[in-house]
Amino acid sequence: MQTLIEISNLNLYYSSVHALKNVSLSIPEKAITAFIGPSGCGKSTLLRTMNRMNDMIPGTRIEGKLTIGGTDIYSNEVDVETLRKKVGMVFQQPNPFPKSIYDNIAYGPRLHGIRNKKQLDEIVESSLRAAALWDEVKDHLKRSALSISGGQQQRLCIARALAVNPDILLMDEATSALDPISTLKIEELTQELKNRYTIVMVTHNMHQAARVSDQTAFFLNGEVVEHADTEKLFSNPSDQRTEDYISGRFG
Ligand SMILES: Nc1ncnc2c1ncn2[C@@H]1O[C@H](COP(=O)(O)OP(=O)(O)OP(=O)(O)O)[C@@H](O)[C@H]1O
Repeated sequence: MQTLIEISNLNLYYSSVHALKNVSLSIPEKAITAFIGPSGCGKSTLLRTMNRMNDMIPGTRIEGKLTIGGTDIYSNEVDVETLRKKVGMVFQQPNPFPKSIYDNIAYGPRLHGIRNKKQLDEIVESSLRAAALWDEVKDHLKRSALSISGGQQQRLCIARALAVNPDILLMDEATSALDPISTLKIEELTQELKNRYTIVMVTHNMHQAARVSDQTAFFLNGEVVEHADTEKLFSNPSDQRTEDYISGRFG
């Protein structure tokens, strides 16, 4: 597998909190990488460094290097808006805009200058299809996005991210607020999406990481303790701390 995201000696501070400590990690393209570890160990922080969401938090300082496709995303030449278009994100709580289903998906493409109705219709349909939501909503695209179920809203948020043609999809505990059936749908969806996108997901649920990811990184106190193929990490971890965590001894 080819590396898409290369993280080298990354340190991140929230004022005096040293949240990421010398993290180095290579993330392969068109595969799913899961971040696991106890609460507060830095999983979401590392995820947010990949589309510079941490820039918005005052007092944040970052050292080290993070490249995507060879480009240092913290260099001065990088346009953060373009970066966020290429690196989409889905959060724990579905957060559709209080607009119609159609307008949620068309929002990003419109922002990037697409005005042609036929072209927008095509993007809306292909994005909803890619997020396995089209059949459920195609007859009421004008209905408010807030009127569909939480699981459908989360797939809508995935469709919204896909509508601007990203390379990477970041998922920050994207199923933890959903019921088991909606969770399963999104897990199945990720297996489709990884053929076209690179997915990095934070999950509290070790079983989910074991079920859906190709590689897993185990975090503890701001450090990456172990990063390996998911099968290897869960069946034969190299580090005693990984073994203790996956066998439920702490966390
Ligand atoms: N905006 C912030 N300001 C200050 N400190 C923060 C901020 N966000 C996170 N932290 C701190 O950084 C550390 C890492 O937090 P982070 O949210 O990345 O961990 P996490 O592994 O994703 O946890 P969880 O699983 O609970 O979401 C924690 O000590 C946390 O308190």
